[in-house]
Amino acid sequence: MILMKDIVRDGDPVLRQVAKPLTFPLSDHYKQLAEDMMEYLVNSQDPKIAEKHQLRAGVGLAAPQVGEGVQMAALLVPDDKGEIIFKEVYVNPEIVSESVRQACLSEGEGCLSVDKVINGYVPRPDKLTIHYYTVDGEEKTIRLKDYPAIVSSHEIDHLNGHLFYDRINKKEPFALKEDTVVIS
Ligand SMILES: O=CN(O)CCNC(=O)c1cccc(Cl)c1Cl
Ligand code: NI
Repeated sequence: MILMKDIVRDGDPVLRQVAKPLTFPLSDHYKQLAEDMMEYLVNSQDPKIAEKHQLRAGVGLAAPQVGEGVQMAALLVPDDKGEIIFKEVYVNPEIVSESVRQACLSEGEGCLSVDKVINGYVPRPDKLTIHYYTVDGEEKTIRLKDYPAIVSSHEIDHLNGHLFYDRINKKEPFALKEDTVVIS
């Protein structure tokens, strides 16, 4: 199982590289990696398991965060009642279109690879169209909005060498364009 000791922290070059696309069929190594990443998210959202193994909670995890510079990310997004509203592993995801309108989380963002708390709004597209492959090589194109779109953007950023604080306005961390959707 993936533990916090396996999470690569800011400063490691792998977090600032463009991750390599995967080819199909996926090797057993990358099929196992997908399972392990999703298992981390499930474990980290279970209070007992998270406490036992001192896991920081995550709603997404990108392969570079465990030192694997490949285009793969797992997402496990719950609603405010803890019901899972989005569960997927993206392989070679691409944002094919995005809304001009921006959205951000009212609480800001955190990242397992960034040990410090960095306050500020993280403006992201409110709506995204994502083209990706499943672990089994099935091609998909989906449209997302709100929280699942925010998390998808955070993870796809990881695959392109970006971290959430890159998007925070340095001068005015809580400044927003006036039509930005603030998600609580
Ligand atoms: O890349 C994934 N992580 O670093 C896992 C820890 N962070 C989160 O789960 C998280 C927290 C807040 C907002 C977003 Cl969008 C995300 Cl993704
Ligand atoms: Ni992150």
